[in-house]
Amino acid sequence: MWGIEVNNVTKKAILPDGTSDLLFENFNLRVKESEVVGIFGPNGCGKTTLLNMVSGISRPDSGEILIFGEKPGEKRIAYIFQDYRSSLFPWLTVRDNIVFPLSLRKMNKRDIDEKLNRMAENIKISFDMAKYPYQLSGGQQQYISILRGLISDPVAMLIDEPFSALDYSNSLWLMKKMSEIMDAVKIPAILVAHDINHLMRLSHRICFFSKKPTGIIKERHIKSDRAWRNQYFKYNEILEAMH
Ligand SMILES: Nc1ncnc2c1ncn2[C@@H]1O[C@H](COP(=O)(O)OP(=O)(O)OP(=O)(O)O)[C@@H](O)[C@H]1O
Repeated sequence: MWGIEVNNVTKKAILPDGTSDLLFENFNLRVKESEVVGIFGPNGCGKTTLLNMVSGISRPDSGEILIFGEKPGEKRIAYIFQDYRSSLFPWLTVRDNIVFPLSLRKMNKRDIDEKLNRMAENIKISFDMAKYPYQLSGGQQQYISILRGLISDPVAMLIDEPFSALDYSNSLWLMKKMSEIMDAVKIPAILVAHDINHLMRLSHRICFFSKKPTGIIKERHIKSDRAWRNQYFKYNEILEAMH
């Protein structure tokens, strides 16, 4: 079974002047059960719109989207946005930000602690969770918003330009942590980024999108391209040491 299926989707955007803009026409994308698919495409081609449809925030005009065979909204999905600053609560500690979705569901403290401990067994959290977001770097704050998305055991993950508000050094740090997360959680993910290096490092496959109406013009399977990856890691070891 596919983790994420986008089948024959057509979607128009309605513009403020009342006209419409055809974004997708009979568009197809399938993501395997623990595959990370990176998306690279021109501005305004509909990458965010696609993630919104997969998450269930918006609906296609026609066609079908399935998450492990079910409609969006029936399965829990983590959706990470680019602006970590407006997605974290400044008055809550790191811990309370991460477990916020569980508190919303009125889970008791013991169960919350157990869930957090279980997540920490898989994903190493290398900073003090009693701190507040402003005490951490931008990369660490974005990392917290990812952990918050994962605390509810989502079956799939959507990540929209997680690096775009970060400087180079923070991006490198986050890229390394995200790589660890992706290896640990093994759920289907769609990652949108404007830097091909980020996609190369984190994706199993990259889909290159065309201009509107948007289609996939090229695909590249990354994990099999070992030579490129090894060279890339070497280069980044030096840069990471500067962080
Ligand atoms: N706030 C808005 N008002 C009007 N039209 C919008 C708005 N946001 C998006 N659109 C329409 O939807 C299209 C797709 O936007 P979307 O944000 O999905 O693209 P994107 O590929 O994620 O862009 P970017 O690379 O700039 O983030 C735009 O080209 C535009 O036609």
